[in-house]
Amino acid sequence: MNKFSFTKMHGLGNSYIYVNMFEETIPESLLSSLAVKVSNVNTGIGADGMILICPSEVAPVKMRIFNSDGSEGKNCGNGLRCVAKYAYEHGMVKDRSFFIETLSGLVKAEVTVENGAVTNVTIDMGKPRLKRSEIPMIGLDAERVVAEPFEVDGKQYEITAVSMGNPHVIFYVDDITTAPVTTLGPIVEKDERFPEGVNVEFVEVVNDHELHFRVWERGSGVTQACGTGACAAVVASVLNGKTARNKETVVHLAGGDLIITWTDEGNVRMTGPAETICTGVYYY
Ligand SMILES: N[C@@H](CCC[C@H](N)C(=O)O)C(=O)O
Repeated sequence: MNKFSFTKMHGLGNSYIYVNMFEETIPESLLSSLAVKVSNVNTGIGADGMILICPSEVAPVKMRIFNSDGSEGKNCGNGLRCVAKYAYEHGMVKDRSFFIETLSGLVKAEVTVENGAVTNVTIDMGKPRLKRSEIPMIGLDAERVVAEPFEVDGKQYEITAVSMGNPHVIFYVDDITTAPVTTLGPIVEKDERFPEGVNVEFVEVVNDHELHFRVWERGSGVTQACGTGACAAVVASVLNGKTARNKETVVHLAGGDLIITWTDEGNVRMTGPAETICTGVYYY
């Protein structure tokens, strides 16, 4: 029987099984099916997916993220904060500020340390990608997808689409408690206008620096939080004139709050917690 050691961590309830690939060897061909297996709450460990902490040629560590359906994502905001915590606490980095490689590029992490443990992490997520082709989305000629009419099953909606290295679509709602997360979410996730699928976010604007947020994640369904999604929601809200640019915005997710700023320089900064749940050995 094969096995690997793991650490289960979460950022605002968005939990993943983290595997240190500096120490473990898992064949590439098994990664997708293992992500499905470990994520299963009945027959596995239970999580929103699996994250690999890998060697990198351009940074101290590289993150790879697999959703609970086995698909590989290119970025994960909550995962980045947990990877930063793991890397710092395991002595993989010495400085409190360091780069992490993702499949969508390099990001910079800054950890806050209390009594030797990382409590909070700020990630400079880089610049949002706003061109339709960068989302990617098929549709109108307009270069950006901002407040664009979008029909689903004969019903008219308005969407804004943002890539944070992975695709997001934002729907504004009047009341977050009745947002159609589990009904509209899975339909839009697989809508053919998004050739790579899409993470679907519902946002209620509280004021110019505060949002309520719920998500249907591509490849994982409802999760307690989505870091890249919260960043996309803040960018979308600035583009729609609902929140202010270069101002800290509090995003209230099901699992807690993130503080996000789309700076005048163009980068998106996200601050929030990262926590370790347990460690163990998984047999397969
Ligand atoms: N939970 C994540 C995003 C994970 C990947 C996403 N489901 C995708 O397929 O793009 C986050 O915190 O950003």
